[in-house]
Amino acid sequence: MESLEGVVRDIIFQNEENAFCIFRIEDDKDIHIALGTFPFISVGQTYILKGEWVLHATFGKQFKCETYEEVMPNSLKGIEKYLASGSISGIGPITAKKLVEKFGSEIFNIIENDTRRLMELDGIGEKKIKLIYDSYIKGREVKNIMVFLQSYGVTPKQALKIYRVFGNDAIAKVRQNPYVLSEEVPSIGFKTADGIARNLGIEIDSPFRIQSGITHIVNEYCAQGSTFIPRSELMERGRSVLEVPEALIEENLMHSVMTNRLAMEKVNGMDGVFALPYLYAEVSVTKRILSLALDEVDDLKLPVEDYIRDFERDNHISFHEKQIEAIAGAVHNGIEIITGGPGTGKTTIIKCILEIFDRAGKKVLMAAPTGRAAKRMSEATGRESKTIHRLIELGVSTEDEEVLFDEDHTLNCDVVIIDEASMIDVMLMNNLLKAIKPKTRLILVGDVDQLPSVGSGRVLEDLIESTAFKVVKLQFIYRQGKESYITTNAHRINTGEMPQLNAKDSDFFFISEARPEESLDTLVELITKRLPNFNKKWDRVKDFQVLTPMRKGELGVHNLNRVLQKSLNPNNRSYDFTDFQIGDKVMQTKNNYMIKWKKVKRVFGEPPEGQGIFNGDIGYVTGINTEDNTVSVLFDEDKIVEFESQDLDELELAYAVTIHKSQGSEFKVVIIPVFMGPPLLMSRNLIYTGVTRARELLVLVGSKKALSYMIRNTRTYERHTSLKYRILNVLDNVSVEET
Ligand SMILES: Nc1ncnc2c1ncn2[C@@H]1O[C@H](COP(=O)(O)OP(=O)(O)OP(=O)(O)O)[C@@H](O)[C@H]1O
Repeated sequence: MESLEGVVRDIIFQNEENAFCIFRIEDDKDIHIALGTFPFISVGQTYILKGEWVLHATFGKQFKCETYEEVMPNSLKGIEKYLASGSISGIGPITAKKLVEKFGSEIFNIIENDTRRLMELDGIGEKKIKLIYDSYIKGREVKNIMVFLQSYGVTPKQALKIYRVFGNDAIAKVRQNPYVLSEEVPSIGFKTADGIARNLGIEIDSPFRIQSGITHIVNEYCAQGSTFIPRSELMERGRSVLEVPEALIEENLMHSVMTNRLAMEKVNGMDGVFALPYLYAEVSVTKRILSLALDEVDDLKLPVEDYIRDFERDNHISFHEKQIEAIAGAVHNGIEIITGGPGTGKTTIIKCILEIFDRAGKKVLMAAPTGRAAKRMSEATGRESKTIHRLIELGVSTEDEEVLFDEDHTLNCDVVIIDEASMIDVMLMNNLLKAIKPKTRLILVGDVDQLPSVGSGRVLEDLIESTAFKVVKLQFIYRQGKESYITTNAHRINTGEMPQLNAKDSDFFFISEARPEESLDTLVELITKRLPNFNKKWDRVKDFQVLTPMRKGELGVHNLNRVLQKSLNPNNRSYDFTDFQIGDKVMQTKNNYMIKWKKVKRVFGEPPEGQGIFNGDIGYVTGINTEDNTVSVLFDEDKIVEFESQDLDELELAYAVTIHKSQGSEFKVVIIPVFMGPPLLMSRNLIYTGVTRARELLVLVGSKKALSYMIRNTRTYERHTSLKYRILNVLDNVSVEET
C-alpha cells in the first residue's frame, strides 16, 4: 500500500449517508485529489492516508484511500486552522484564533486535562466548556474506534453508532464478544458482527458463534411483533444465515434452551422458540389477568339502569342495547373489553361509566398508551388521563435511563380505564397488570381492527379471542353519512368495501394521480394553497398532517418532510449542528424520561417544570441557540424543552409521519398518499388506521388501484404469540404443553 501525508485544503463532495468524501489534500510538493470514507473530515486537518494511486478517466490521478490516520497539527498556524475547521463543536474561527493566541500549542492538553482554564477567555462559560470537552473527547474516541473497526469492514457511520451505544468501552466490548454488536446496535446485522468475529479468529462451527446466531434470529423475528418463532422457521433461517449443517443448529439450540438463554414450548401444536422476556411476560399476563377476571369483584349493588337513564336524559341520547351491555358490564365484571370502530360511542360510554363510578364513590384512573391519546381522553371526559407509563412508573434509574417499576407498588383506585388498548404490547400489559391490585376493575377500550401494537404481542386480539373475558363489540355507527363520511367510509374500508369518494359536501376526498412524482406536487399545492383557501381557520403547519405508509421513496416520510419543510417554513438559515429551522414541526421518536421541560406560563396548581417527552409527541421549534448549540421545542402548547445537540437525533421533522407512528393521535386534516409499496405493508388495517386519524377532512392522493388493493389485503405480517393459548390452557388445560 502507498501512503500520502498532507493537510485537507477543501472538500469537493461529501455524502452525508455513507460518509464517502472527495477532497483536495496538500503535501509538501503538490495539491492532490483523494477519496474515501471520512465521517469527521474538515478543512485544515492533517492525515496520513494509506491506499493507492489510481487514474480516473476524467479527473486524472487520484489517491484512493483504504485506511487513514489523523495527525494532530504541531505548528501554531496548523493548530489554529484545525480548531477553526469546525471539527470541535463550540469553536469557530474567532475562538480558535483567541485560543491559540492565549494557550499556544498547549491548547489540546488544556482542552483534555485542564478544561476550566478555557474560561480565562471572554465568552466561554460552563455550558460551552462542556460542549467543547465532550465534542473533543467524542471525536477522539470515535477515531480510535474507527481505526480499530475499519479493518473489519465496519463503515464509519456504523462505527459512530457503535460508539453511541457502548461509549468508550466499545473496543473492549467488541473484542470480548463481537456478536453484542448485532444484539445491541441498531442497523448492525449479524453478518457484520459475524465478519468481525471471524476476523478475530472465531471458527464457523464454534458453539459460541452458532448460539449467538440463533439468539439473533429469534430476537430479529420477535422484533417484527411475535413473541416466539416457530422452530421450523428458525431452522430455515439458521441454515441460510449460519451456513452450517442443521444438526449443529439443533445441538446448539438445545444447549441454549438447557442453559436458559432461550425457551421452547409447544403452542397450539406448534414448536415455538421464545426469547425469555416475552415468555415471562406472556406467562405473567396470563396469571394476572385471569386472577383479575376470576376474583369476585364486590357487588356494588348499584341501580345501574337508573344511572344509565339519568345519563341518557342529561345528554339527550338513547343508548343502543350493546352500549348498555358495555356500561353495565363494566360495573359487574372484573375485566371488560369494549371494542368498536370510530363513532360507535366508545367515548360516550366511558363518560357514562365514569359518572356511575363517581356516583358510587369509587375512584377511577384513566390512561392510554400514548401521550396524544391520553390527552384526547382528558379533553373528551374533562378528567385527568395519563400515559400508561406515567400511571405505573415510580422512578427512573438515572444511570441507564431505564424506567423502573416497583413490583410492590399498586395503583390506589377501584377502576382502571385504558383507551386505545389495541396499542398495548405484551411488555407494557405485563407492567400495567403488575400495578393493578386484586379486585380492581380493568376496562380496556379500543379498536381491534387497527394496526397492532408497535411492540411485540397481539394482546387485545389474544384477550378477545381467548373468550375468557367479557367482550362487547360495538357496531352501530352514530356519526352517519353527511355528518361524517370519514367515519362511514372508515367502516366501509373495515368491511372490505371501497369508500364513497368525493360526495357532495363530503369531508372525504380522493385526488387521482398516475405517478408518485405528480402526487408530490399535488400534495404540496394542496397544503400550501388549496386547503388553506378552502378553510381559513386551518393552520397549514399545525392542523394539516401528511400520513404515509412508508419511510423511504418519493412519498416516504424522509422525502416528504424535506419537501414540505421547504414549502411550509420560510426560514432557511444554515446551522453547523442541526438541519432544523425555527418554526419546524418535529416529533420526538423515543421515550425520554430524563429530558427536562419548563412550562411557558405558570399555571396555579400545576408544576412549573418536569421531566419526560415521549415517542410520538409532536412539537414546534421555537428557538435555535448557536452559542450553546441547543434547539428549543414547544410541546403540548406549554412545555418548552431545550435539546442539547447530542439529543437532537431523537427528533424528526413531522410535517409527514408514518401511519404506524400516528396511532393514537388525531389531526384536523389528514392527507395520505396512496401508491403501491411492499405488499405486506399495503394492508387494510394500515389504511383504516390512517383514515381514522382525521377529524375534519381527509384527502387521499394517488391511485384507486392501490387503494382498492389495500382494502382487499388483509394478509399482514402474521404474529406468533402464545397469550391466547395460555389463557385457554389455564381454563381448559389443552393447548400449551411444555416440551
Ligand atoms: N346512543 C347514542 N345516541 C346518539 N348519539 C350517540 C350515541 N352514542 C354516541 N353518540 C354520538 O356519536 C358520536 C360518536 O360517539 P363517540 O365519540 O363516543 O364515539 P367513539 O367510538 O369514541 O368515536 P371515535 O373513536 O371516533 O372518537 C358522538 O357525537 C356521540 O355523542
